[in-house]
Amino acid sequence: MTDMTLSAPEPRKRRSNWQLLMANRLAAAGLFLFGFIVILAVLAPVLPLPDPDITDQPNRLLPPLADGHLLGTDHLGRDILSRLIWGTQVSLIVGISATALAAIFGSLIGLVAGYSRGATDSVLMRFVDMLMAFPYILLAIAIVAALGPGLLNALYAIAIVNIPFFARNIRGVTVSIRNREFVDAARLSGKSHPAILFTEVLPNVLPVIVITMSTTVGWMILETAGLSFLGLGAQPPTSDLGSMLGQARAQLFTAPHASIIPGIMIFALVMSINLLGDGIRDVLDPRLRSGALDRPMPVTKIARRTKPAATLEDAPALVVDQLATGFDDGKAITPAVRNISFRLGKGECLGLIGESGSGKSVTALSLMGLVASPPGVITAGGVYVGGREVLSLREQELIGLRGGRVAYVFQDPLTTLHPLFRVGEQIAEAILVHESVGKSEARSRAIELMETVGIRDAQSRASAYPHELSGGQRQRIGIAMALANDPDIIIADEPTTALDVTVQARILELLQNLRKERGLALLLITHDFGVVAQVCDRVAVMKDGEIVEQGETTAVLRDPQHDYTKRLIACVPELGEGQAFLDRVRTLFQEART
Ligand SMILES: Nc1ncnc2c1ncn2[C@@H]1O[C@H](COP(=O)(O)OP(=O)(O)OP(=O)(O)O)[C@@H](O)[C@H]1O
Repeated sequence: MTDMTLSAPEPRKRRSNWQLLMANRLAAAGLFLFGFIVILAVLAPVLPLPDPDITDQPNRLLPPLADGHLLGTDHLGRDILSRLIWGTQVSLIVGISATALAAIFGSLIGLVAGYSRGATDSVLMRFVDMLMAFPYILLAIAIVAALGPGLLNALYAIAIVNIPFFARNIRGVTVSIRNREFVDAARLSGKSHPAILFTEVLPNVLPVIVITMSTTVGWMILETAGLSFLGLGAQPPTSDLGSMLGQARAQLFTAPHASIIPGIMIFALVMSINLLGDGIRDVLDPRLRSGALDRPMPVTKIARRTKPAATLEDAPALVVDQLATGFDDGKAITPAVRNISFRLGKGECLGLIGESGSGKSVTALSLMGLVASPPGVITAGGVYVGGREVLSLREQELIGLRGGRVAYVFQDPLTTLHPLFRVGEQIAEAILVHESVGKSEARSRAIELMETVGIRDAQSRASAYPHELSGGQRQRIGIAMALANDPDIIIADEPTTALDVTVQARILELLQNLRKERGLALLLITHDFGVVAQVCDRVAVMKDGEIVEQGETTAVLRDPQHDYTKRLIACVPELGEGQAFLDRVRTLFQEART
């Protein structure tokens, strides 16, 4: 585990996109190389270069460093350096123009198809599929053959064969955006379809277009060079890098420099653009920037400025001390929860309550280093299980505690249970991860656990797949898995939110009974004070990432100190209250606003 206690950093300063790009060494190298090549190409008219088209037969195929010809001459005695710089200019103009054309038409097709769906989508996409069904270089050759050889026609051909790439990408993004609430809201406000497409959808799709362009322009330069190499692109006297290569291939063995030099330039140009393109994509894509698409670390990254004491004397089952967790978006660590402290004894239930986004789940996941990292970072505090600070443990030790001494029950078991394995197998696997028992013993213990959590006919239900069970049964399976290794602490994150009230009552009762029978310490996360009142001995109220009030449930219910706690309590209706409940909530919220 990476506890960087000693070198714990100051919160990082926000870095601009430019600084992020420069921090990526490969992208920076790509940018400098590409910039250098572009400057050379742009300055071609003012550089002291000989005319690239003037032939000089007596001086043909001079090697590099020959007098007056730094890179030598070609088979017609033309200066290679001059032709290289002018040729690079042509290749860049054609490659970038083809990219722009493909991006404009491909994105337009993608936007219209993704937004309109139905017949328009089918027709446009089948046309795109047809283009994609041909090997692209053959298609490009066929298009140039039909239009006639020439640089402009090569440009059109390359643009056309790349249209499907943009169209498919942009259609996919548009489909995912077209049903979002802000688009619905624009529709309801009476905006026309073109207006929605260009003012609501396009701005959200634009970063994808830019990213796709930056990653494809290198390919297009290469493809243009390919057509020119075959004699279908640039026609004499104009030449681009591909045609220089094509003309020099006859002297590949007698004068290799004539082909190697344009070859190196094509390589440098395409590599620099690809490196830069990858860097731009990383900077623009928020998920890549925060590292969310990286392989997650097995334990949340820990960067605490001070290391807490390794042990606590006479500690209850769970002690959380001044815990703080944030999210690193690649620019800075944004705190999500801070100063979180509570204690939880054996057989006790602590309710962690707060509105959505107040930091309940982040707190719960931080306890066992389960916040996905990147981007999660634990920046301060300690977590003591049985008096031992667990965030300082070695990675394998902490992983061993998960599901062993500390178990989790999550909100929606359908997302946490594996859809392709039978539930009995999944409970047995939870046992086998921590104990070396035989498979049949694990299976019979799994069935016992299913009986413990009140699943009728456990023997046959063990062979069911998760989708064959009801929501309540699935949650019982989740609880059975949590109990598999006889834990000391169960952290239940909104275990009944996805269930109807009757099933919710039964699951809460089950948790209560298990707690009493097994002496479990239960941390129950919820946003419902009714649940807290029913189940918890003590309650901690969270707001904006901090615990604002904590105490015995009855005392907090009787005399809430914090306004926010009062509002939470007021939101619990009592049977028969009717209009009085609504009036009470309204008054409290008006008070809060003033
Ligand atoms: N991957 C993430 N990247 C950045 N911020 C995050 C991430 N996950 C959570 N957060 C932020 O952390 C804060 C706390 O979120 P958390 O999920 O703990 O809330 P919660 O109280 O459990 O809400 P809910 O009841 O809706 O589950 C929120 O502001 C959320 O935006």
